[in-house]
This record gives sequence, C-alpha cells and structure tokens, in this order.
Amino acid sequence: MNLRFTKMQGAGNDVVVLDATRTALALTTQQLRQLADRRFGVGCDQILLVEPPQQDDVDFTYRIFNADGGEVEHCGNGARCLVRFLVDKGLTQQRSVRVRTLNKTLELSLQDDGRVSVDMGTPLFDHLDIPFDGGGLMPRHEGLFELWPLSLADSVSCEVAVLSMGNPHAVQRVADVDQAPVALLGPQIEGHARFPKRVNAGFMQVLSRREVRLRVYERGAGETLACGTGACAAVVAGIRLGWLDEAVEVHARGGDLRIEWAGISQGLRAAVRMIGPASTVFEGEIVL
Ligand SMILES: N[C@@H](CCC[C@H](N)C(=O)O)C(=O)O
Repeated sequence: MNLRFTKMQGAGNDVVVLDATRTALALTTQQLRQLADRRFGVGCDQILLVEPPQQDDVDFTYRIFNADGGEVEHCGNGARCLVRFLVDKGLTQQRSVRVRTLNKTLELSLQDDGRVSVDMGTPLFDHLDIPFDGGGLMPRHEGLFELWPLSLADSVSCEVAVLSMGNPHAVQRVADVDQAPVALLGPQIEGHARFPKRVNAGFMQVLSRREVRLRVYERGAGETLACGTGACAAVVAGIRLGWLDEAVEVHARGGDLRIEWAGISQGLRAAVRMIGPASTVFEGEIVL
C-alpha cells in the first residue's frame, strides 16, 4: 500500500499524521511500527489518525498510536499538531476545533501568534481511573496531595505522584533532570506491576514556583523530547503538592510549554490548559 503522510513535531515530540477523513484506513500493528521506525519507516514517537466525527458535538475523531503500535487515549503535543494539520490542509475553516479521543473531548485553538492552546480537560486522581494499585502501602502526604513509594530493581526505590490526564502518569521530583537516571528507571516504572496499563514516567526538576524542567519516559515510545500530557501531569502534581503556582513554564529538551491549572483556586474539576508550538516537518508517501 502507498500511504501519504505528514510528519510534524510539537516541542520535538514527533508525530506522523494520517488523513482518514475521506477514506477509512486500518493499519496493522506491524504497519504502525514500521511507520514509526526511524530506519525502516518515517520515524516518530506517535502516529495520529484523523477520522470523521462519530458524535454530533465534535468536529473530528482523533486516534493516537504509540511507536510500539499500541492505541492510547491522549497525546498533548499531538493535539497541537493536529489542529495545525487540519487548518493547513483546509480540513476545517475554523481556528478552533473539538476532537474526540478514545476517552476525552478536547478543544484545540490556533492562536494568532502561531502557537496552539489546548483545553486538556480535567485531571483524574482516583486510582481506578489511572489505573494504579496502592499495594497496601501508605503514601507520604505533602501539600494537598500524596507521594507513593515504588520499589524498583536492585533495592532502588522512588516516590511518585500518580494521576491521569486521560492517560496514566507517575511523576517524581529530581534535583537535576540532566543527572536523572531516566533510561534506567524509566522502563522499570513504565512496566511496573502496580500500573496495570503501564505508565508514562515523568522526572521533574523544580526551578521556581513558575518554572520547571521535565523529562518523560513515555509508555510505548521511550524517552521523547517532550510530552504534553506529561507536562500537564507534572504541573498538576506540583501544584497539588504545594511546589508550584497555577501557571508554569515547562522546559522540555525539545521546547517549552506553558501549563495552567486553577485546581487550588477553582477546585479539582478545573480543566488544564496547555499552550505550545506545533509545526510541519515534511510530507511524503511511504510504501507499507
Ligand atoms: N507524547 C504524548 C503522549 C503520548 C501517549 C503516551 N505515550 C501514552 O502511552 O500515554 C503527549 O504529548 O502527551
């Protein structure tokens, strides 16, 4: 099969976008993995499939696949790329669109400065929603949240805040992200038995109440240059833990994101807002 694609990136988190708005597209796990492969395919962290809406209150259906071929619920950087793609391809005349993922409705808006603002919805803290197994252990309470102990290999342990942005996240605070053992601990946390659907593992260095540095070892993709939902999860956790104010600049290795959450002043049901860049890198056709 010959497949047209658009390669995009948002803060260095790269995605391959496929337009299935006119013709349905069903790819096997093997084809998805080939597309994502940096030697045998196009190369990307995630593949985004745009489909016609399946319900009245949205403009498009937005499906997300990790580089390992698994379908997932949410991709923040992908969401920003998606609205840029829809506008550039003339698939919408609007600068704001509503899209439906596996489990969320998102509102994406292209700003006048070229950046994209996304209403990322409400974070979830119930362990059944993440999902996370407390393992009968006691968390350590800090601020208005809690940190859970997690045992890893070789008698190493860490403390993580757990939450869902529609997809699961475990966030830990580190003194210096450049020194954090992301490649060693990331895969262990991602596949830890207490996260039945695996998890995205965030490593956050707090620079001030309004500025953090973040690295994320993503479920199904490994460490990426940025993770939008990971940035939201880290900031929400940091706000609840009392470390951060309600608007924070997140410096990822591939770029900067602004995350806002009024969860202290307006309550836990407040939606998270993410603002950041998105751009097209190249377009082409691949034989699968
Ligand atoms: N890169 C993404 C997250 C993609 C999905 C994630 N790896 C998962 O499995 O949940 C982002 O920008 O949010």
